[in-house]
Amino acid sequence: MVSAGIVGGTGYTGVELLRLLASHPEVELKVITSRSEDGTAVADMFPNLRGRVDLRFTTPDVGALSECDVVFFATPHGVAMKSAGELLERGVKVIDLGADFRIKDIPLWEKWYGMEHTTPELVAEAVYGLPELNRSGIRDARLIACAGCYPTAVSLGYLPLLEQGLIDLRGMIADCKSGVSGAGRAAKVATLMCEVDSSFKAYAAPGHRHLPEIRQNLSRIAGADVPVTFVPHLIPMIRGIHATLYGTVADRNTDLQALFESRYADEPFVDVMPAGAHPETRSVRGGNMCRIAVHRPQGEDTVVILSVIDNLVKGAAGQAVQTMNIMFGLNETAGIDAITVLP
Ligand SMILES: NC(=O)C1=CN([C@@H]2O[C@H](COP(=O)(O)OP(=O)(O)OC[C@H]3O[C@@H](n4cnc5c(N)ncnc54)[C@H](OP(=O)(O)O)[C@@H]3O)[C@@H](O)[C@H]2O)C=CC1
Ligand SMILES: CC(=O)N[C@@H](CCC(=O)OP(=O)(O)O)C(=O)O
Repeated sequence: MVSAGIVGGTGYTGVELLRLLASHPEVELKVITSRSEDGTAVADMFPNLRGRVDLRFTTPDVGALSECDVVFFATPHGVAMKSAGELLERGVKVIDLGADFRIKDIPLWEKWYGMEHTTPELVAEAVYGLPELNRSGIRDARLIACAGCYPTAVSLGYLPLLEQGLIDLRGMIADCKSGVSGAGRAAKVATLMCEVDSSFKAYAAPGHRHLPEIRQNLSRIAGADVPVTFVPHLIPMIRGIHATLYGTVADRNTDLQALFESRYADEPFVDVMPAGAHPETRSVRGGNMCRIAVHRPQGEDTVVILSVIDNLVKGAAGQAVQTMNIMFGLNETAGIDAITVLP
């Protein structure tokens, strides 16, 4: 059994980790932290875990966390970088769901995240946690920087075209929509029901923190700089990301459907839908699947890729469990292969 700790067990990604790990056949939950709920029984706060998780929240303590084989940080950026080093020294593997170790260019990270990075040496060591891009690196890693939610949907959508050099690197546009849980559980006026319901808006159009991460991923796959445009939108639903990705294909004769199907044939968590399909966010709700459809409207040279994920699962907790499974040599789908709820 792999013993696991979670720092930030009361947030939306933390409780999603709890849900997945509580029924994982190879994991024993050992420590779950919350500073605000210290001493509260987990099952009292989250009744869906009654009878499944018999632990209380405790304040984060490196000593207690170092008794675990792996520690997940489901915390705001700036938290994991403070204690990851000490845990690694004590032989604990670390999986950060936040952004502390994702961007290799430290000044760029500091610019977008508005703080000084205290452990740049760990950024150099960290392996980016997107298995479809990086499975062999994850296998040998001690420290994982889980991919962000939007970057997951966008990178998986563009990946087959970039790998084959089939898309013009100029003019790529990622038009993305996210459910409100993407903003986390902390109270904010902008995410109140009265502010969000029956409305729809773009945000951060001039630049969002996921832009440098998306650009880093796409450039790595392409082997050249990819100056993508990324515009996120907030949509009145709780979970889900829908990415509509545009680009220009160089060769109109390539069978894009066959390309996507063959690239993802062996990937357990990417489902290429039949030609002409329109994946819905509800088809991935609560699950670790990314569903993709590829279109070339009217047979012209514009390609439109539709990519949907659950931001809290494939975009966060499920992806973190998938990387843990790979790191510990477990079945990659263990604990994250349940069929989702519809409707
Ligand atoms: N929501 C999403 O869709 C996604 C989120 N992420 C990333 O995952 C991380 C967590 O997100 P989310 O679950 O939404 O966040 P929430 O705001 O919902 O939860 C944050 C959690 O972290 C704890 N926490 C906050 N500050 C500290 C601290 N200084 N030390 C220790 N614990 C702390 C909080 O508990 P307490 O204050 O009681 O200690 C709480 O449990 C973030 O980095 C986010 O960017 C990644 C992908 C998707
Ligand atoms: C709707 C909403 O607010 N979404 C968040 C998504 C970021 C996120 O969830 O964090 P990661 O960087 O760790 O993936 C945002 O736009 O900031």
